[in-house]
Amino acid sequence: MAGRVLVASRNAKKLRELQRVLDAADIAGIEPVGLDAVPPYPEAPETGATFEENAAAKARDGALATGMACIADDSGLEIDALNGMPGVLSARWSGTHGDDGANTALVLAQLSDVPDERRGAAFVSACAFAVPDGDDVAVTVVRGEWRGAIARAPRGENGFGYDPVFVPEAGDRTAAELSAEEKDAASHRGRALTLLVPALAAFAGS
Ligand SMILES: O=P(O)(O)OP(=O)(O)OP(=O)(O)OC[C@H]1O[C@@H](n2cnc3c(O)ncnc32)[C@H](O)[C@@H]1O
Ligand SMILES: [Mg+2]
Repeated sequence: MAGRVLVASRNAKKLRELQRVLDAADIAGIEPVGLDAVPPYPEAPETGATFEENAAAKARDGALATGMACIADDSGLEIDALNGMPGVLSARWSGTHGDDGANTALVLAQLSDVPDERRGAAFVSACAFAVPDGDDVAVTVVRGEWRGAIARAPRGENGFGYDPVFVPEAGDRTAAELSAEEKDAASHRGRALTLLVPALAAFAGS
């Protein structure tokens, strides 16, 4: 039975991006709703080794607790010169969850001696879609990536997280200097959600 789909993120700016891309995809029969529209439920800590594991766990928790279909994103920044870190630790890299300024400053400090040609990085988003199925939940997980490089200093006011220090390939502007539409068209999250559209459309048509 299609209808309301829970979008399970506690990050207001990420949630806005997820809603924006879902709205743009305009999948008939799907109405995204946020966590504030449902009673609180226990959420497992994000301790998985991969984005995919964490995204699937978040979506599964939401679907099991509410009986609604549920979308979740787990995402982060993989920096080549840091062997793929901060990775799944991106939200709390500086020690304080969600402190974007401190997380970004720490990454810049860690790369202070790294020359331009070795500042490559990728944003990664795993998006999971969980649909209740009897006592169980069927989960689809997809992954989107966005290659770029880490700037020497933050620039731009848009976006969130590490956007001010991430320069997507094929451009000079940071992700925080892109418009919302430009970011969605190229971003890891935009790509991942595009890969989820068939599963969402199948659900909407069911
Ligand atoms: O788990 P939820 O509740 O969705 O919110 P969160 O902020 O904790 O989200 P994650 O666990 O997926 O951690 C992702 C972190 O990676 C960074 N990040 C992810 N996507 C990003 C983007 O598009 N631009 C900039 N930084 C991003 C940012 O620091 C996020 O806090
Ligand atoms: Mg999180």
